[in-house]
Amino acid sequence: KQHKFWETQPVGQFKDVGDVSLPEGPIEPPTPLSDVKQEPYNLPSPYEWTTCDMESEEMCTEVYNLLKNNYVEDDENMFRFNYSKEFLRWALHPPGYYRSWHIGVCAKASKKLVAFITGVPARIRVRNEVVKMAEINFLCVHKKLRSKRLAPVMIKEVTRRVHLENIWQAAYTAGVVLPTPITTCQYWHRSLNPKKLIDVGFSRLGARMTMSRTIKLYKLPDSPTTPGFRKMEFRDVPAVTRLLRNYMSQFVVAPDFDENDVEHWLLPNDNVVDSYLVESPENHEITDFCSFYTLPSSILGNPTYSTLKAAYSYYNVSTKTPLLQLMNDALIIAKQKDFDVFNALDVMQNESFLKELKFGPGDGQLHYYLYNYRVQHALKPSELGLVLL
Ligand SMILES: CCCCCCCCCCCCCC(=O)CSCCNC(=O)CCNC(=O)[C@H](O)C(C)(C)COP(=O)(O)OP(=O)(O)OC[C@H]1O[C@@H](n2cnc3c(N)ncnc32)[C@H](O)[C@@H]1OP(=O)(O)O
Ligand SMILES: CCOC(=O)c1cnc2ccc(OC)cc2c1SCCC#N
Repeated sequence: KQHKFWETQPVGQFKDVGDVSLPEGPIEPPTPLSDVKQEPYNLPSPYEWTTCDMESEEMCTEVYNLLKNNYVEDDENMFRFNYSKEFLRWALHPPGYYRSWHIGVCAKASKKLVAFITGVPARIRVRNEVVKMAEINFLCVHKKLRSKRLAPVMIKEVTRRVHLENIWQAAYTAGVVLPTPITTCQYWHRSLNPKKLIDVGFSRLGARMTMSRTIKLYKLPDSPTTPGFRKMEFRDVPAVTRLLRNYMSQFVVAPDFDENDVEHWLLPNDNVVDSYLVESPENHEITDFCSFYTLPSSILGNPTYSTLKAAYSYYNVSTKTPLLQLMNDALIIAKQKDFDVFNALDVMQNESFLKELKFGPGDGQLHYYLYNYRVQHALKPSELGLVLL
């Protein structure tokens, strides 16, 4: 397969896979800032760049609608991600964010937003190196402007703006295979509302199974079972940061979260992210943590249902409570909050609970990528400690 754009980029190339003479680490050295292209890349004449201020209700709504109508769909076009406006503001405003990395493309005539790409700064550890990176996400070209090679221009432009901030690496995921994944993960789904998932055609009644038998199969207790299980609060940030940093050190690639990052990414935020912890009733020590984010999807072409309410496993830490029990409590909370499905990737130690908690494997894969950073051998999903939104 010819990758006319990606073959020009400092990423692991397919031809280099297995070449042990190539060292792990940056592929190209940083450029002197004076040599970084000062002006934006050229767009086709009907279009112009715009910087999207997500704090502006009007601009945030434009971005929301572009993604709602043109962002990622599954292979059977059953679902399309429908990130909420509050989710987008959360995802794009972490500590130290750059507004200039929230890049839109507008049609000059209509002023309509027709494309979008974003970056946010993150410190990512790869083995023992903590690297300043940009996490790239929300790449979207309007359906009517596809296959015009707009994406490479947008990628080059966000790269240029990241370089201007003296950052030379990036992390991103995609459902498509590009040069070259550092690992490939599988989605798993745990039905919470099996009747709805069957009605929309995602799930099918098992052989010799009735609907009532299926509902009973996925039934969960009304409340969490672990003593000391409670919602995370601001006062827990230092303890959760310690717990998380310790636990994440076991993975080859993981975010290097400090207290400011934990406060932003993991404090409960209505309809965006939920986080719970276990505070030991004896000595009030915080021993475990679990979290999931809210990402609804539009259900395409279904007369009865318009939206799928999906929870996505985020960061979980188990030191005293078995991970199986901790995640079962997360499922119970998600069901209480009326989610239809709880999704998880087979990253970190997730494989240890997926089958036992009645997750089923999805047919979609998620490939993880680093830009301008070579990883010697592809990782196993269980070596990956990074969840991108
Ligand atoms: C140091 C800082 C560095 C920062 C930058 C790091 C890198 C960040 C990279 C971005 C990370 C984003 C992560 C992210 O957002 C999460 S993955 C979600 C991507 N978005 C969607 O799937 C939404 C629906 N699809 C679309 O909007 C379009 O199909 C898109 C815009 C995807 C492509 O628009 P199009 O009209 O369909 O296609 P052309 O314009 O004609 O361009 C074709 C070229 O684009 C390559 N392509 C296709 N899909 C891609 C994808 N998902 N990543 C990267 N490259 C992708 C493709 O291989 C080909 O190149 P090749 O000829 O070499 O094969
Ligand atoms: C019911 C299980 O499937 C999903 O939750 C779902 C929802 N919306 C999507 C939108 C775009 C999409 O494009 C790949 C997939 C989905 C999926 S399956 C993969 C995500 C997970 N877990």
